[in-house]
Amino acid sequence: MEVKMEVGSDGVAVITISNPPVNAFAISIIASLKENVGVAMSRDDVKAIVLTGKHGKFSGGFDINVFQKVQQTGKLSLLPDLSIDLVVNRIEDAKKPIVAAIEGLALGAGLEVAMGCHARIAAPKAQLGLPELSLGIIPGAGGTQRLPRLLGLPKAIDMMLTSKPILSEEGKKLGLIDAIVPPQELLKVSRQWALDIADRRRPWVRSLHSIDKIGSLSEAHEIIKLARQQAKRTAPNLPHHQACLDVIEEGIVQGGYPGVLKEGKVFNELVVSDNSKGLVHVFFAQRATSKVPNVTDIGLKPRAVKKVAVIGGGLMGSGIATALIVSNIYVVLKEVNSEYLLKGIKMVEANVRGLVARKKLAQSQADKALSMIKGVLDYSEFKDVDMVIEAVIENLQLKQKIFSEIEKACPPHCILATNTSTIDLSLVGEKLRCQDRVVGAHFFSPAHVMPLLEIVRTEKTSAQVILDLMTVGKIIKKVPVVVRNCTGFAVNRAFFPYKQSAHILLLLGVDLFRIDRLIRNFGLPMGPFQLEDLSGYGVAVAVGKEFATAFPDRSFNSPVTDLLIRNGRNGKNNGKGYYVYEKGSKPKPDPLVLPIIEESRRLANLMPQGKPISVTDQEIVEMVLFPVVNEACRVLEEGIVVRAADLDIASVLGMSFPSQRGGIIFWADLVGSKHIYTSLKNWSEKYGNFYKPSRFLEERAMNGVPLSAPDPTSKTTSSRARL
Ligand SMILES: C[C@H](O)CC(=O)SCCNC(=O)CCNC(=O)[C@H](O)C(C)(C)COP(=O)(O)OP(=O)(O)OC[C@H]1O[C@@H](n2cnc3c(N)ncnc32)[C@H](O)[C@@H]1OP(=O)(O)O
Repeated sequence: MEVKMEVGSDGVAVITISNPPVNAFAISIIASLKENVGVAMSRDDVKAIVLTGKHGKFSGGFDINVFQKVQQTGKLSLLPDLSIDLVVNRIEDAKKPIVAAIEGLALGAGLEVAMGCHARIAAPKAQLGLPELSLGIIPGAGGTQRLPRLLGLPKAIDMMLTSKPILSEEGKKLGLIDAIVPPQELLKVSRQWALDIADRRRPWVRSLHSIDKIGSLSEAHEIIKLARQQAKRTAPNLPHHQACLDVIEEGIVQGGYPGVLKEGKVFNELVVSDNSKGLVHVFFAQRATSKVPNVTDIGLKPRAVKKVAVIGGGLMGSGIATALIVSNIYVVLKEVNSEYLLKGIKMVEANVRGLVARKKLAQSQADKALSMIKGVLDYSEFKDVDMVIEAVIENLQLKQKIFSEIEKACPPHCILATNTSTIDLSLVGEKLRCQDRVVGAHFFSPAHVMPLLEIVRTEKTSAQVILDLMTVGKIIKKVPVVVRNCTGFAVNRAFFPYKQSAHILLLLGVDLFRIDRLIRNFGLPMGPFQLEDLSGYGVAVAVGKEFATAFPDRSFNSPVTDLLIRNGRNGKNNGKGYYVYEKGSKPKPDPLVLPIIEESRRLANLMPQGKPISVTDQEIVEMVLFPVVNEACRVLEEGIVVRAADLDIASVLGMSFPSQRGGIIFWADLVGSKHIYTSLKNWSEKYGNFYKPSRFLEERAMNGVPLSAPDPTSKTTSSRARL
């Protein structure tokens, strides 16, 4: 980690940041950068400066580890003065011109420092962006002020609010970048550019003072007003989106420098907010999933997976095939007859068309993807596949038969994966000779869209196979989380009480639409009843039975879904569930469902003295989610996941648990295990075993240890050692 300065005979000082892998602005980098700029200013042989990054990258922004330290300690004093001291005073207001030479990426503070420079020269395809909002903060080194001044308000707001980067080519068109040159010429051109500014052959631009892209005050107000309305719709639970717009507006009304000052104040408030804590945790947790002890740290190299066979062209199989072909992996899709095969291929085509319609895929990529799939009815094409993913119905005998057939049909290196979501993996591969090649590839529906891939290992799955599947997962743009085998694996197991706890509340007399609304306000995209409508009641009943068999001591058998089915309702599938579904309009609460609910309440007879219980909004959210935390504790205790943060990521990506809450365990730790334990204990005394706190939760609560803390004496650690 270092900042180096070299002064050439042309009088240009090249200052190079090096902090692999992304040249993050760590505290010492910022200090050293300030010092080097200071030295360059004072040296008589330096006429101009070029600022650049080593290893083909400018900078990935401020060191996010520092935010975590600030959040853990509450010490804002750990944050260095980047915005005023470095970017305004030492760079933008410098007496000698400074040019940013950008290769690879300039994100967050990386781009903000570059925008403080007097010109920006970039290599082709460099990523430029201000992704701070995805961390629950706003840009904090002048980005909220300089980006609108360089790009105009609409594009700058869009880039900040979506956190999406643009490429240098677009940056050049819009005015963020002054010139694009091949990487090998980047330094040469930047040096000359800096000298040209020094000699007044090119403009010396201080972007904080530019106004030509801002437009009139009334236009600016109108653009910001529209952005506010849109942010209210798209990010209702993320107040920092509104805060970002407030800060941008301050700069428009009061001027760039007052805008920078307000930015700094709001930045400091946001960095210690719970939302930022959650999002920063998710940033690191997501990256930690790719570190699996005894798999990724033992020197294995992933083998290439070029051709995959998918067995079953139903909803899951066609989704998985889609995910593979759009990432350039050749697929053979096998079905039992030509009618089903045609259906499967048609579904893949529709999936690909959908991606094009949503602008996730260019038409040319779509055409290429569709040329990479072949439908088959037998195993002859399986002789050279690198992996098989079986995605047929959940029937153990059928899966066992398929696995013994593919063991014979596939080459000896081939990975044998199943997409089962419930069946015990050891049973699926029980009769095989090569059980080390058997692994679970649990995709979430729709498989070509949902980002999570649970990789399920048995005691026998080899490390190489796990590594290969993790690599395929990344190639197809999933986040692979390696878990151990159990009913429901990590996500469905931890969340099985979610629907049941909502049903108990309903049967205790709480309005179902209130429950859904409160869970939406908490940040999930929909409440448990709307989710049940969406997944279909058949799935709910089948999955409920699996869990009732596996965990009879804590499963609640609700009469509601059966009664709904008997009354001709099947959720979104037939347009009638808890909500009414009509084409082209949002789901509406259906008052006709209420007599069915009343009947269920009579049958269940849970309400004390036959009267609805009285609960606050907060209690409702807790009564739905604390049982999930309780089961998640068992998942941790049994070592199903490598680390607690993996369950956080799995809950965010698999269940859409709000990322700003940091995932199920991170949120639980913020709430406090003691409160969760006491509440569950209290409800278990009133309403039964469903709420009984797990031993893990009880121990952690009693000892004041966070649920996420690794415990060296626990079963989790010993099973981790086995993994
Ligand atoms: C004051 C300012 O306004 C505030 C800021 O600047 S906040 C920071 C803004 N910048 C960002 O949000 C960018 C965050 N980083 C990224 O999006 C991606 O890492 C990237 C696009 C730069 C690179 O992606 P990719 O090549 O896939 O590598 P990725 O695995 O994500 O990161 C590589 C390593 O760099 C680390 N890293 C990336 N950016 C980092 C950062 N800004 N700070 C600290 N560590 C960072 C990652 O944690 C990871 O570490 P690991 O290997 O130990 O797990």
